[in-house]
Amino acid sequence: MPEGAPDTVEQHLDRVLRDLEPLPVFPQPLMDTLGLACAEDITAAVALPSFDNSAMDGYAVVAADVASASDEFPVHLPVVGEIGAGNAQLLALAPGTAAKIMTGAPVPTGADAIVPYEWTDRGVAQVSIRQAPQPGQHVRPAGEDVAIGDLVVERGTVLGPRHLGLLASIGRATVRSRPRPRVVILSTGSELREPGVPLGHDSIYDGNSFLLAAAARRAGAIAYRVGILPDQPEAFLTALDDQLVRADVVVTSGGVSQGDFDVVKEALAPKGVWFGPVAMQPGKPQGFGFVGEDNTPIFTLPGNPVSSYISFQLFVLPALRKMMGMTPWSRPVVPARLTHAVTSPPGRRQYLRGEYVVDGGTVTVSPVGGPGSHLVGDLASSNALVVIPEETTAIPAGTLVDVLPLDLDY
Ligand SMILES: Nc1nc2c(c(=O)[nH]1)N[C@H]1C(S)=C(S)[C@@H](COP(=O)(O)OP(=O)(O)OC[C@H]3O[C@@H](n4cnc5c(N)ncnc54)[C@H](O)[C@@H]3O)O[C@H]1N2
Ligand code: MOO
Repeated sequence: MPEGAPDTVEQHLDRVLRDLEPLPVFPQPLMDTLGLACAEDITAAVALPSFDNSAMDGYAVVAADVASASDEFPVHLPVVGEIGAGNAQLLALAPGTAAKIMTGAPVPTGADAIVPYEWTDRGVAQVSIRQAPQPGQHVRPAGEDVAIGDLVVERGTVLGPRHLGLLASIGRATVRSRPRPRVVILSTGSELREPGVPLGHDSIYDGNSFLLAAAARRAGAIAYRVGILPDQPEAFLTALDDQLVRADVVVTSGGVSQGDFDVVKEALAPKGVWFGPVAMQPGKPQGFGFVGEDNTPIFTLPGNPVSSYISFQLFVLPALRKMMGMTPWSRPVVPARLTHAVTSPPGRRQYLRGEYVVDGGTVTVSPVGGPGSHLVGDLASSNALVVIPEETTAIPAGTLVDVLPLDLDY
């Protein structure tokens, strides 16, 4: 069947994103939210510190009682008790007395300074103090860091280790966020073998399912890499059906172009999945639709490894980010100066592999390898894609071009 006019990258991205909804928000255990977008404004229910506490191991005192202390004329005070962190029975201190106190322990009412052990004889019944603290010295006041009601994490923040530390510190065990999408990855191709087994004369290793599963995981999703499927539509549909129960998204590789064994297209076109060309290279043959009872989105990516990876970056990644409530959905394009001239065939937006270098104020990109969509060695040596517009056929060295850096966190 003749193919229609190709869609633009933007048209296909719109097809993918328009009916995809963010996953529903629910409270998740704190550690599970690392790297997820917080879906609520979080205010502190607990102040930090939550009570006045000691910054030093030493003695809680009334500063005025020891103001005259010096090496020559130490001040002696009776020690009336000991206050440990998590073991504080002494709640108030009378003037003219001292209490041993440990770092983090609550400062008793009446005391207003801490004398570190180093300024004393570490006495047990009575202490000799050789140096005077200022009023308030070595006391960490309640609310100094965070007050009750402070907005500590804003909705939309992508949670990192420091946010999790703070949220735990204010007593949050869960955070409302969108879950990681579960992405099932299916590789099709009778030529494929699992790494680790011997190859035949006409077989190759299945690199794509690892490439795609790793990219999905890097995007914050949960990736299920399903074994290799042969070029048989029935077997493909059975495997797909088995997997749908654990999929928020399905990604397939291979079997979508014009071949005699294009299994994915053959199996899914009758089910209403869209297949067609997109004016890009690599990645021309694309497919997208919804399958199964739950209308699970399915991306059918081309089998050439570079095509698969670039298709993931351009279409699957924004979809996963939308589902996770993360913005921006698509990787931002940045300008960089091209170090070598490049050429490109007209009619398709070309994504060349490149090495992107930021050196002080200078940002350059050098082409890595050729345009072939089978060049996985070059793909692994690159860290960016150089975007060459559809109608541009040659770009001289030194031109500012659009670049998609690949190793950013988004
Ligand atoms: N007559 C035409 N032939 C082709 C066209 C076309 O328009 N007319 N388009 C070409 C383009 S562009 C691409 S891209 C590929 C896409 O083909 P498929 O998606 O059907 O992929 P396959 O044929 O299954 O495989 C293509 C290539 O990639 C290798 N491959 C597949 N799966 C994996 C994997 N999991 N790991 C590593 N390598 C994989 C496969 O062995 C093939 O070499 O079609 C062109 N043909
Ligand atoms: O579009 Mo294919 O992905 O050019 O090799």
